[in-house]
Amino acid sequence: MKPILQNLADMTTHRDHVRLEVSVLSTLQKLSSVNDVRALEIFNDAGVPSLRPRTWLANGKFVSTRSQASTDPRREPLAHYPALNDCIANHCDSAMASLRRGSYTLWLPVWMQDKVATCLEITRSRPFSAHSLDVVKGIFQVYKNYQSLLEYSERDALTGLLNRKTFDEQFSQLNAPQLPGDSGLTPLCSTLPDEDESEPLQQWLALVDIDNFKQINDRFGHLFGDEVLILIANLLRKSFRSEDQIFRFGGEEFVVLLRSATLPTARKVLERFRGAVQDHTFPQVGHITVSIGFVGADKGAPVEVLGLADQALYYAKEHGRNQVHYYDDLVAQGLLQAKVAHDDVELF
Ligand SMILES: Nc1nc2c(ncn2[C@@H]2O[C@H](COP(=O)(O)OP(=O)(O)OP(=O)(O)O)[C@@H](O)[C@H]2O)c(=O)[nH]1
Repeated sequence: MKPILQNLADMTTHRDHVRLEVSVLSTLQKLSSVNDVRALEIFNDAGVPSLRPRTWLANGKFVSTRSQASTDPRREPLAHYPALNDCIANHCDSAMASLRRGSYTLWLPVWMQDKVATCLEITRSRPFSAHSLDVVKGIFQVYKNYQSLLEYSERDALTGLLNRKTFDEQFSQLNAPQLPGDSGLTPLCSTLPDEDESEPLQQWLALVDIDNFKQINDRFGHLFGDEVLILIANLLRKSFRSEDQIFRFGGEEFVVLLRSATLPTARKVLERFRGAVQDHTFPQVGHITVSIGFVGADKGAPVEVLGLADQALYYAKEHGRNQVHYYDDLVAQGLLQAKVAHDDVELF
């Protein structure tokens, strides 16, 4: 039992979801009769509930992929696994099935409120006894508790969006080399269905700032100001895809990282969000607007990319607000200088 306790202790040293996942899988894999362990990602593939392996064992080592679920060639409809499919449909804690002779599989979905995005899969050569189930579920509980603590520390308490600390950590990893063992799967299709195939896909960083927010606080009070922030966060969540990431930067500023989008798509979705805010009626407060500046996320170090997006945002603020501006357009039109000393850029 000692190695398992040691593994449990190791599990809680990780501050990163992928490493935590590898750690729980390697703990489970050490249990007797366990042949295979995987972490599955559960997602919607164009309306079809689907799964794909996210972390798995290959030649004695764990492999993890960061590629997008919707382009992963390993993805499968959830319906291929009827026991797991029923379990998720009925919000159950676990499911079991024998998929082959002499092979017994247990699935443990990780529920976060009423949603499941991850599921652990453990396959044994013998049926799961009551004792082995107790041990597996005990380890799983420690993992889940730790996972929710980690999740909590990554979020802003008011809006539930990812916080600034998480942005700093994740954005610096964006162009960093992949984790050891990361297979970096090549996407099956490199464009989304509605995208122009001649345009390259890339990541975009958008800075979103509520216009004249101080006036809202001053006129209606901080509680209404807070309510506006929560409603804007909800509109942000509704407006972008699940693989995009949305952060509250503090105050009335938000960052959206758009994953794998063409420039026309980035313009379209940001403009659509700006319009959604303009059309929304906020209780008591009425109508408000947002200004947005965006830029390619590969334009340099995080502080530089933020600085460029901030210049485009500042331009929108100075020229009437309620606008979306792309940094490169402003430079091409001679409306912004391409090179500004970084010390001169006012960053939040
Ligand atoms: N209610 C509420 N207000 C906040 C919070 N964080 C920051 N603020 C307020 O947000 C306001 C930001 O005001 P400014 O930076 O002057 O910007 P603005 O009024 O939006 O003006 P522009 O950005 O130029 O359109 C300040 O009054 C802050 O007190 C918060 O968590 N809740």
